[in-house]
Amino acid sequence: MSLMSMTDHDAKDALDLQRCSFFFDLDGTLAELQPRPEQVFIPSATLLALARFQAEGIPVAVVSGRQLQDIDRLLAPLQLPAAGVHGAERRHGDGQISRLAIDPQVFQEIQEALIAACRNYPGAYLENKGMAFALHYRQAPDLQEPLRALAEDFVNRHADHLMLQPGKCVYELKPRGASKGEAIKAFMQELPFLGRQPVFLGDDLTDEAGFKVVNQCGGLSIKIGSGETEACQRLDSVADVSKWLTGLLVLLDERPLSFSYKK
Ligand SMILES: O=P(O)(O)OC[C@H]1O[C@H](O[C@H]2O[C@H](CO)[C@@H](O)[C@H](O)[C@H]2O)[C@H](O)[C@@H](O)[C@@H]1O
Repeated sequence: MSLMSMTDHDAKDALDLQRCSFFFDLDGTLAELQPRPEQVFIPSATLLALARFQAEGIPVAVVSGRQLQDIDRLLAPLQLPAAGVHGAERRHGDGQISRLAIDPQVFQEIQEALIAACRNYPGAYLENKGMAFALHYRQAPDLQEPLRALAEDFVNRHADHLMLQPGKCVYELKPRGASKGEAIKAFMQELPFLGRQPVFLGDDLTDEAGFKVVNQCGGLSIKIGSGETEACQRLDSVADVSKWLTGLLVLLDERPLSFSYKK
């Protein structure tokens, strides 16, 4: 782990944009955390930078715990390759979507049981992602321990289908096999990501699997904020991510023009 802090100048000096592909976590990286998931937004400077990357043919993907439809809503009108639900669903570079196979009946039963169990915890917020569930306690910190116990109980009883994914003020029940590391690895085997140096920015425990994969590929892993991490570099905040991206755009603008005017 490196505690080195990186300025936008250092970052752009270190990267050859024409050889990189970029992977971004969403909450806590592209967007500030908010009291509730539906209050989140991505700053316009960040959206503009991502759109510019896409327009320049620099591969960019979002790798999030959110569902693809939610990622698309937050980036609209931009639509990027993306992994949702911690890698359980993925829109590839060619637009095709693949999902981990789940048993809808099992998930329906789990959903009904979770809704019933959450009635005992009025301050908790149950986010239903169809193939995964998030038990949020940001509005009720006292519920951390009871919700951890509840999540562990469900995961233990449905170990063939679910895995526990702790996060920031949340315990998530994600489909077994869902991993941001596996999602990034899969992107790296496909165009337009194939053969490029991966760069991954993330802030939370779910991102650590991605950092490991990116490190193994000789890429650049960047942790946002404090805390133990496998990432090799660090930025302090979501605002710094936005500034870092804007700094990279300067590199694009400095690139020599590849065409000439007719005389
Ligand atoms: O992988 P990410 O893109 O970072 O998504 C992780 C989870 O983010 C959301 O929850 C977190 O952000 C909320 C809004 O800022 C916050 O209120 C909550 O406490 C955080 O845990 C989202 O709701 C989850 O579905 C994502 O898995």
